[in-house]
Amino acid sequence: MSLYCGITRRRKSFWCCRLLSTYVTKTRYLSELKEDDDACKKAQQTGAFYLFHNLAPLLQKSEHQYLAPQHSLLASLQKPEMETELKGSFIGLRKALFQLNVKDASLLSTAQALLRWHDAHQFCSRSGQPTKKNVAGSKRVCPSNKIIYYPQMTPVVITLVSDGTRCLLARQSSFPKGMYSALAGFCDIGESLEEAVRREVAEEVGLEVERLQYSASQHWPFPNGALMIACHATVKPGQTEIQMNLRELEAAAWFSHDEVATALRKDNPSYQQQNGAFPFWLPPKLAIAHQLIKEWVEKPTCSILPA
Ligand SMILES: NC(=O)c1ccc[n+]([C@@H]2O[C@H](COP(=O)([O-])OP(=O)(O)OC[C@H]3O[C@@H](n4cnc5c(N)ncnc54)[C@H](O)[C@@H]3O)[C@@H](O)[C@H]2O)c1
Ligand SMILES: [Mg+2]
Repeated sequence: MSLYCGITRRRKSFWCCRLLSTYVTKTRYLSELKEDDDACKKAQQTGAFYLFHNLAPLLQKSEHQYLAPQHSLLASLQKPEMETELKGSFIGLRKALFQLNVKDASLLSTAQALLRWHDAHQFCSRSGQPTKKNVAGSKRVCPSNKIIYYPQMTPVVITLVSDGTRCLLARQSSFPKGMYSALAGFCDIGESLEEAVRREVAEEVGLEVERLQYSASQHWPFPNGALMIACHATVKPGQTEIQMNLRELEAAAWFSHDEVATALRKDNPSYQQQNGAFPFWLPPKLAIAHQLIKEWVEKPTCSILPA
């Protein structure tokens, strides 16, 4: 779809005709749907929907993956009838996420985070009155005092610490057995990204970050929807002795380039105990921790920046 835009400059006004890119057109349409209830209702007539029950999406199992079928507006059915009719079942996202394609995983994570936010913001925290959702679900309004509530995300930093030749990986007791990851932690209110990285690394492993470099970010649906902000960091030379915080971590250690590269090549990690121990493995491809570790393996010096 093409659009024409009008541009007005001071004193001299003129019209320019420019074909907007598909991305810009789509973005503006979505933005309009957030604000215009009538336009949104109209779009719903022809829209495609994912179905959820108690925050679990309706999925179909196919070999080693899950498919997330989309549906047009449906008549209201009970859960068992819905599952029979649509040849699928409502499955927890935690179980299915890594067996979905990237597009479905991303859309389902966003949808679930939004549904969870609406569920937790049914009432105005000022007046105690029920809040009302707009048609798009992009905000809730308190009818008595007009306060608008927008969906929120929690920022979390995730940092792959390196000493130049090795990288530091850790595990919490809640992780699947044998899995190690980069250090992660919730940002405190008022903190910058850099401050949060420095504090988390100091808190969890007792080390001081010297330099850090932003890598990428990702929406992460667990436990309640977070914005994961991923960084590489180096510690001060000669200061590599780990002082682990036992309240947060079960284990933390330096790993060589070879050890990490070998673990990264294992597509299907073994969760089975071997000789009384669980083999070392890394987070799955979809997790930003995996991308950070892969970046480091491909370019171990990526976190070493000029001073
Ligand atoms: N996508 C990935 O690759 C990846 C990898 C590792 C961790 N993670 C995610 O990072 C998140 C944070 O990691 P962590 O658990 O080590 O954090 P953390 O080190 O900050 O420790 C968690 C503790 O911090 C406190 N806390 C402070 N602010 C909080 C908030 N807003 N919400 C919840 N708890 C808060 C609580 O006491 C909680 O027990 C986890 O939820 C995990 O799912 C994602
Ligand atoms: Mg942590």
